[in-house]
Amino acid sequence: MIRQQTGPTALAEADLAALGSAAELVRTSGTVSRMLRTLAPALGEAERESLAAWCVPAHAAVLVFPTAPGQLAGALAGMGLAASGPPTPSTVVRDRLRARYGIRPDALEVSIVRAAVPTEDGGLGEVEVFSLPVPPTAGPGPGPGSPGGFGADTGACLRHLVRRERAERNEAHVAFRVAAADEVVFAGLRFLLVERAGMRPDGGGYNPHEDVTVLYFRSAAPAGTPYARLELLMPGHRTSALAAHRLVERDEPGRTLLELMTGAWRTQAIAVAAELGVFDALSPDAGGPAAVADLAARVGADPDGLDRLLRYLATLGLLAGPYGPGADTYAPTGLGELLRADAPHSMRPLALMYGGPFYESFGQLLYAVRTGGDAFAHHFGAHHFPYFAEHPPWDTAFDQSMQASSLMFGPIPAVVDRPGVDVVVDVAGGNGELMKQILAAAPRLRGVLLEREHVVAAARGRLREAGVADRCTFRVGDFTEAVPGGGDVYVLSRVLHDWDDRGCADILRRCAEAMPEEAELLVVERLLPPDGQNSLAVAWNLHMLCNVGGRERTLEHYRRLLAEAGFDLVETAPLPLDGSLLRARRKGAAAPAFPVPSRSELA
Ligand SMILES: C[S@@+](CC[C@H](N)C(=O)[O-])C[C@H]1O[C@@H](n2cnc3c(N)ncnc32)[C@H](O)[C@@H]1O
Repeated sequence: MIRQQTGPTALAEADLAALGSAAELVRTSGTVSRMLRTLAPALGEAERESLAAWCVPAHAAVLVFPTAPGQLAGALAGMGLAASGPPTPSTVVRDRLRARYGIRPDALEVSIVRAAVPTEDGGLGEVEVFSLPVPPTAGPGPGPGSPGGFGADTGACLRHLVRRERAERNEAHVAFRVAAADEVVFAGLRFLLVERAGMRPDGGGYNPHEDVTVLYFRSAAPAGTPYARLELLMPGHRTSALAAHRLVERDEPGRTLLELMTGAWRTQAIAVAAELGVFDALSPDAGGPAAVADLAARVGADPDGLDRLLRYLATLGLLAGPYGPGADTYAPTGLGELLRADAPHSMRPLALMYGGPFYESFGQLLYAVRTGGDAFAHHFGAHHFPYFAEHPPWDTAFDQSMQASSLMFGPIPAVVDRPGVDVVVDVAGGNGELMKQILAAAPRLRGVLLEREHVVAAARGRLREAGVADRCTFRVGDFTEAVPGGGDVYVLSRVLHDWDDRGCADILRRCAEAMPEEAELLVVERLLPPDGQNSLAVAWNLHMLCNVGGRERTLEHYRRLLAEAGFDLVETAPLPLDGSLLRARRKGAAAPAFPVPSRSELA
């Protein structure tokens, strides 16, 4: 255990504690993976392990403020440690302090002392101590918010610096030494720390004395977190890693935050362009790329207002331009064309939903987060299914909007078109898109589609247009009351996420009651990753809370719900757009009624 020295000639207690905890961290934390658990909690287990595979702990560092010579050596000795050499100047920390507090560099004589620390596992770690001597305090300095600029009393500025640095621990860091001299490894490590752990590049440099390139990162943790900085020490002079690191650094956090905070503007700009039919008006049939005035006439908009909207959409990648003789011509990009009403899998109805009723209800997100309640119902006075049913234009837009993400269904027809399958029952089959795709791909199959009355009408129309309606029975009904029997495959596509666990249990129980012993249940959903991995499911989980009263779930959560309703989850396979196909059959059913295709057949 580390013994600390105290007394009037000793380091201040706060500095002793910081030094002691750095030595303790080095002594006990051992592996990079273990250290990352606290330093970068956003990283998943596998990501921590892959970082740890390339790095070893190098040191933990703190900044202390001795008021008399010998205090630091005394503090180290009190902990059973000794400096491994004479102090050397630290220009990096000095320059950072100067930039942070505007104090003259000659008043910031920061030096570095290193001391070896025996580790629990029999190895040897190191603490790195930055030391900034300050004169003994003579009364209270300025408060924590006051600037310590040039011209101000340097003593007062230093006291301010000490107070803030002790509270914020800006210079405390943990360093990892990269155990490979490989640019691909450096790029991968930087990617994990910046993109996955959410750390911010914070400078770097080459130290010719040690022939080491150092990249600095700051964690997203609040000020005062014990080790908010991380350093990667790479062997040699790594000019391309440094350049890439500095490039990302120029991405100012304030700017990033502004772009994030104004996300609602994007939603509205896209919805307004969709509403005006901007992308349709730029299609070849409508005259193709156009100058602003011409386009304003085509869509019935104010030229100046439209000009501003188009410029913004161009920065979002939805339009190419402005170009041409008047530098005011725009053309749709591939992304923008997805918003044309006649585009295959058009996302226009979805843009109208997200910029319309769901935009209004997202304004009540605070209510949803505070109470766990459905903000849509709170705002509109009814759950969205009955509300839309009473507001037909929105009901149609909702049904059409489900079509936008029907790319997810691509691999499913091949799964159900198997020997032993004759009848597919799509429970809450929506606008019939999935049933259409299944019946169109397999002329020998028949379908049953269960839906609410007005949705059935839309589905019938869609299947009729595709020439497959004669092989489908349309059933108006409520899946909480009964589900049609006699199917070989039952589908619940994007249904369970609309409901809480109790609602899901009711739906699954009705399916179980209706399904013949050997029938298979297919569930299509987005799975919430069990760790910090990104997926569309993460954002839609919030959408489900706010607008539907349901939730996205992890695979284990679905496995449990299925088990409680008497099903075994037998396989999962990925679908496009972060979707997953879950195949389940009754508990104890001897064998699948028909062959189960392999994952590669589904991918
Ligand atoms: C999110 S949509 C999914 C539609 C379709 N399965 C798909 O993946 O595109 C959910 C569907 O559940 C239907 N629904 C809601 N409550 C229902 C009920 N009680 N009985 C039958 N269908 C219902 C809605 O009409 C809606 O079409």
